Amino acid sequence: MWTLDDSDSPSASSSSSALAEWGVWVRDGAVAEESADELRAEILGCFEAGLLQQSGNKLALKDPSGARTGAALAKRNVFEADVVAEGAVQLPELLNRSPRLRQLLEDERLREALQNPWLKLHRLEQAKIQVNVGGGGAFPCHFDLPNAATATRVLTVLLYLNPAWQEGDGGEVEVLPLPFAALPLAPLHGRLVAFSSCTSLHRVRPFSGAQPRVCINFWFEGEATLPFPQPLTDESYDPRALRILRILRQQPAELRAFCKVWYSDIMVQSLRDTFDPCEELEAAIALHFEEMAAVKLRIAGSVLEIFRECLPFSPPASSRKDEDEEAEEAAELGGLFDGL
Ligand SMILES: O=C(O)CCC(=O)C(=O)O
Ligand SMILES: [Fe+2]
Repeated sequence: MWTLDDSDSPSASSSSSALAEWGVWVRDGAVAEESADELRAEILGCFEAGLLQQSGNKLALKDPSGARTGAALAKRNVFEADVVAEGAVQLPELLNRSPRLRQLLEDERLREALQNPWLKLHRLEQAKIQVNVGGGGAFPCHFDLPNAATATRVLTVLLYLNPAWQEGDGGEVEVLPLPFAALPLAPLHGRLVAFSSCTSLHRVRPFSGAQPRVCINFWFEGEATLPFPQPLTDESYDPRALRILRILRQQPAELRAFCKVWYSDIMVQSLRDTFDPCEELEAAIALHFEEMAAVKLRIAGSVLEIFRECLPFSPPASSRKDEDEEAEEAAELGGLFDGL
């Protein structure tokens, strides 16, 4: 199992420095174990009562005439319910039987704890509960872009509720934090993972555990006064690669386009992992390659050569936490929802 340790993962830093450098932050034990157990039991109760729907994705593709269209494909074995949408609590029937979940959604401490001088979180825009019953249930690589172009979603937060998760079960959320190596994070009980909604490409690896994989997604609206992750300043990195990265990190739409090229193989693999074989899937993969080729034409060949030479970067020195910082942060954020 990939383990987080103090020297080479975003868990080794405060949320603001990890989000600035990696665009990702991990905190274990974000809810007391008892609360995590209760939340899991409530969510599984809702699932058994038939209150969650099969999850799907609308994939962009071209029809045989070449016109752009979309197809809704089901994600095998993954079930969801939106419990907050457009800032308002939904599904009274579901929440009436889930008092812990309701409390968690109404608790403002998560939003407050994740803010920092350059990241203001205005409100919880959307929240979703998710149950993955195994058998290879997965999510393809994606960004958590909001549906409405005017929405100001900035931060995704995931809370995992899986006491029985073991190495070999799969179901890791894999974040691709350019220019660092892929970061597969096990969905451990009480683990919280936060990342930039618009610039962190991620997927869920196929899950085959015996016990369902449970998670809660929170999406926050807000304002990042500096686009994040922010340009890296560590002078030990190759200056040519740093310069390219600075440009990409300052222009989220360009960063997303670049990811189509840089992560093309894993993007295609993740589509095949998630959806059953069908014509629409092949058409979506064909469109991916077409779009990827168009982006590639815009990228100077030297950019890809420099990245191939220098990436992945080893983790920044500043992500290594000293003991004082660690203690202070634990006091601030450990057991974020202990009061439940
Ligand atoms: O289940 C997870 O770990 C993440 C799910 C996800 O990426 C999403 O719902 O957008
Ligand atoms: Fe996502």
